[in-house]
Amino acid sequence: MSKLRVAVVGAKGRIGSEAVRAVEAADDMELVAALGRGDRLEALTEAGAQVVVELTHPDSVMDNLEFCVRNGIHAVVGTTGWTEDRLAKLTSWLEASPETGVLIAPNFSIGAVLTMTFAQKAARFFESVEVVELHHPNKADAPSGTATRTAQLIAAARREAGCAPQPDATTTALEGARGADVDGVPVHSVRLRGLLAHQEVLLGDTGETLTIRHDSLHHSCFMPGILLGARRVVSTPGLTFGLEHFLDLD
Ligand SMILES: NC(=O)C1=CN([C@@H]2O[C@H](COP(=O)(O)OP(=O)(O)OC[C@H]3O[C@@H](n4cnc5c(N)ncnc54)[C@H](OP(=O)(O)O)[C@@H]3O)[C@@H](O)[C@H]2O)C=CC1
Ligand SMILES: O=C(O)C1=N[C@H](C(=O)O)C[C@H](O)C1
Repeated sequence: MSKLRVAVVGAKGRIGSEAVRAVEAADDMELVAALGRGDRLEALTEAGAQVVVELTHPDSVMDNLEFCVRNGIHAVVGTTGWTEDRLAKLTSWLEASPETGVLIAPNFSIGAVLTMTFAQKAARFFESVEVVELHHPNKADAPSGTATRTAQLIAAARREAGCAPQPDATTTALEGARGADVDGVPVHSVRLRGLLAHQEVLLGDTGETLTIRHDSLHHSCFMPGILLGARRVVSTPGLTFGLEHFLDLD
């Protein structure tokens, strides 16, 4: 059987360099290009890439994806910074290239995907819920893509269950003291040398709290998700948001 022709864009970065090694080590894949900043995107078509693994920066991801989709190259995207506007733009490119698939995964690690799933399940049973994400200080953005997605999923679950807005009688003397408001869920971002990527979902009700915590201790935790995404995206046209759609979590 022929090998899947995979390219990595952002190949010199923290996660990109690990992805290069993972693709090279996968028996069913061939690494056909590894691009860094300043490299020509045309190298992707010249190399005959079937799938691009995009791990760059929120400022770069849209141009890279526009090139991929317009050239019928599937993409597995870990880069953060997704807004409704950006998703709408990407969807319009995909409509013009109906056989192309793009997976955007706020987080490729199984533990983080499960954290989001568990939080979504628990959300309606507790009056209060807050998200704390903790990352290394070189991270591009805040809040993290994972925390944003987690808060959105929690908020959607609470809306669906008819939960009242959570109580908060605090008067904040200093802007930011209560974190960022993501769909009514407070999200707090910690940046600390020594950390990699961590998240806690704190849920509370009368007389009890539940904490769901996940720790990414090495970038290797993202690799099985990236490889799975590359294998599956080639037969999944259109936009898939979240690795959970490629996992059997039931
Ligand atoms: N979904 C997930 O599971 C994960 C997602 N991420 C996300 O992935 C992204 C990258 O993270 P991380 O590896 O830590 O960041 P790094 O800064 O370590 O790596 C990003 C790399 O991309 C390069 N780059 C930037 N723009 C381009 C471009 N246009 N073409 C090619 N290369 C480019 C950068 O070059 P230069 O250094 O010159 O700027 C850098 O080498 C972030 O958005 C992060 O949040 C990270 C981990 C897991
Ligand atoms: O920048 C990182 O490191 C990470 N980014 C992603 C995010 O913003 O959620 C995934 C993970 O948290 C690591």
